[in-house]
Amino acid sequence: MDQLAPTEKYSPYRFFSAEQWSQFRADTPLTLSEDEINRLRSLNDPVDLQEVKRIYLSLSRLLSAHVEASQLLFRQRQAFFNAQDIVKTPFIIGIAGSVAVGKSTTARVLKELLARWPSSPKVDLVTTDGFLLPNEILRRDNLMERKGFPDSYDVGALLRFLSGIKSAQRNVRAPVYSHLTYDVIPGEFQIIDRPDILIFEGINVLQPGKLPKDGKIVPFLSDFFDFAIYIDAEEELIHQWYIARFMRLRETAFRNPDSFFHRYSQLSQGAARAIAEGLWANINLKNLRENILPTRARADLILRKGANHLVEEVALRKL
Ligand SMILES: Nc1ncnc2c1ncn2[C@@H]1O[C@H](COP(=O)(O)OP(=O)(O)OP(=O)(O)O)[C@@H](O)[C@H]1O
Ligand SMILES: CC(C)(CO)[C@@H](O)C(=O)NCCC(=O)O
Repeated sequence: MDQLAPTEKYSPYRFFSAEQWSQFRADTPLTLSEDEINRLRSLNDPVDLQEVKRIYLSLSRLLSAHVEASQLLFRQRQAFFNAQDIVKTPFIIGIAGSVAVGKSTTARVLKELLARWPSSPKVDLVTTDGFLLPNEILRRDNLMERKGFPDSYDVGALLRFLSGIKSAQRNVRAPVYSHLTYDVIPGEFQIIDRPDILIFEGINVLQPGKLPKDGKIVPFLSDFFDFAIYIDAEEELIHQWYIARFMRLRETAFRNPDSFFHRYSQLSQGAARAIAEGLWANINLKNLRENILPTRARADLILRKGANHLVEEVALRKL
């Protein structure tokens, strides 16, 4: 994995080829069917049962070990404080990576695999998209061309959300984003009620916050995570995936008159492609280089994808 580290000896990670990684699945059973995996797949991300077996079952087994260890630690702390009234808090998994790298598919596949563990844990999935500032505010502050950049999110709301989850509050509300209207949906919330595991997915989940000037103590989002995953791929591959997805959306979702991008479904193929290239180069690629890729080294696990979204290499942080 030369792009990630020149020598493993001095790297904080251990590197595995996909084939080596797949062996760690051991006897983890495949609990998803072909139909179920088809439902979870995003437009353009061709994840299939073979990929679930090759990559995601080992990941599920590793996460199961982490969750078990954290439950043991929880019981030991209860005994240490001699207090039975301490409430167990959710195990939080962060998933980071570029726009269009396939975070949402990975997050959905993991959610289903983890929920099928023999202990039947309650698993919830939240994306940070809902915490974007509404377009009205982005327009007012001249941030529409910076959607996805750190300043386009309500970081205070993100921190309040995670801190509510980690302090085992009931019915914590997460705002919801619509890719159709390209905006936060006013008044709509996802209610998160003490899951066993929360998967928290978004381009910004491993970003450090701004250090406050007034002496207040402000945590980073990742301070609340028990395990962090970064989904990685060559810039040029992600670029192709973004453009291909945009061109497919043009034939599907953009046809809907309610779509923010409806006008692009009326343009010629060439003109639509030029729009997509502009969005990629001026917003998403810039954001990847400036604010997303620099957070990669904060992940516990890096899944590096090659062509066709197939994971080729896995880097796992040495403990
Ligand atoms: N303009 C759009 N209209 C309708 N659906 C969209 C639009 N943009 C993205 N989607 C779909 O919404 C889902 C989530 O997209 P989102 O933008 O959150 O993904 P992402 O952050 O770009 O990256 P990833 O592919 O890593 O999930 C995907 O299934 C995608 O295909
Ligand atoms: C909502 C985000 C920021 C992240 O998912 C992204 O999908 C996005 O809308 N980026 C802005 C540029 C674009 O429309 O692709």
